[in-house]
Amino acid sequence: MADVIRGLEGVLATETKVSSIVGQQLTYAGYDIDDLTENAKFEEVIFLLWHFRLPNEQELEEFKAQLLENMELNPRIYEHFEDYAADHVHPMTGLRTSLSYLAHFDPRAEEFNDEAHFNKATRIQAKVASLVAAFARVRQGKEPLKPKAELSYAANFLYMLFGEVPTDVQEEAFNKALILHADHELNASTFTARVCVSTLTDMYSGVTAAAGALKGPLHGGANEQVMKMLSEIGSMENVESYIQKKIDNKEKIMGFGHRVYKEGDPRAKYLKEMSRRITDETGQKELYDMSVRIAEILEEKKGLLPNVDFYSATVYHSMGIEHDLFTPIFAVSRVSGWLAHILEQYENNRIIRPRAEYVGEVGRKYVPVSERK
Ligand SMILES: CC(=O)SCCNC(=O)CCNC(=O)[C@H](O)C(C)(C)COP(=O)(O)OP(=O)(O)OC[C@H]1O[C@@H](n2cnc3c(N)ncnc32)[C@H](O)[C@@H]1OP(=O)(O)O
Ligand SMILES: O=C([O-])CC(=O)C(=O)O
Repeated sequence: MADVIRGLEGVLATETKVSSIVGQQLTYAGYDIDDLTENAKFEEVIFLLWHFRLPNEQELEEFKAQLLENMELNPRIYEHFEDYAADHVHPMTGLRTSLSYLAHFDPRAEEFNDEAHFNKATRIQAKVASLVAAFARVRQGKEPLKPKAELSYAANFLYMLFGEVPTDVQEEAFNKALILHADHELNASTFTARVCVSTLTDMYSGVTAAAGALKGPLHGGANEQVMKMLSEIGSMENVESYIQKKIDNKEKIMGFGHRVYKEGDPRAKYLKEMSRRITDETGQKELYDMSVRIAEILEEKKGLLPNVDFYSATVYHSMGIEHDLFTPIFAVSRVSGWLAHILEQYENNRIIRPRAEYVGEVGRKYVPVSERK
């Protein structure tokens, strides 16, 4: 058998038209991420990822209306959230479970054809924002809110979370964050989604599995850990010693490094600038200064650069978002990419089933339990 490639580094496991990484350039269906981040609305990007083209005006209006009309949740989901809150369930665990639970209320969950897939994808994308916002409100003892017809997806999420319509500046920043997190070729959670649905299981199973993978601190869970690290450091004067200790102990520093980008993550510059602006506006500039100092030390001492999770942490923190909601918010965006890859996998499926090299014991004989030492 061929050599084992640890972590499947560099292995081409599928073809895709959804997104591509070439050097430091990330594109969604051929559009540079810079172009989309500067100009697009998240709804257009979702459409692009699912159809490999941008919508025309009418298609966009129709798609926005479909998202809006599917945002409402079955009230039984809120009852579940009360249980999760009472049990202090992490919101990412709650999201993983509730993505699965959504299928219980979808009478067309098992339908299997192209049209059904796109409609189901729309329902999932619509509801994921409501799930995260409602969970956050229920655990604060507040009523979940219904979306407002006149608001965009980004603005509706912030409205359903905070109970206030965001300012244009807040909406714009959050729209950019959603676009930047939407897809990333064959990252671990997307690969998980593709492996899962390659058995021709349903779409809810695919996004549930993917959410489980995103939750880990080596992937989407890193953004919450970045904020934990900044809180532990506390102030600028502790940065140097804290980071040096981590380096000496060979501990991972969250928000740094990347499997594919060795020269830097092209998304980080937007989040860095957003972090600079928003920490300044909210009187939390020290958090940004500490982040920049951490990045300088890690580049100098380890050649490590920030990934998408590093500056997003201070952006979300400064927007007043609770830290354990950072990864669920990543999921609100990334579900669009998972769904794009699931649609693509269904379109041209072959079960994903690689091999493993066996390195355990061989030739053993069964010994009755009474004779075992
Ligand atoms: C949205 C996202 O998923 S972005 C990634 C989010 N994850 C994180 O921020 C967690 C921290 N980062 C990491 O754990 C890693 O960099 C990963 C998981 C992102 C990539 O892992 P890999 O591709 O296996 O790392 P890679 O092979 O490039 O590592 C090379 C060396 O740098 C070290 N390294 C990589 N990242 C870090 C880090 N954040 N802190 C300290 N050392 C690191 C590795 O330990 C390894 O050292 P070694 O050669 O002495 O063993
Ligand atoms: O591609 C990866 O391995 C991780 C990543 O940056 C992402 O999922 O956005």
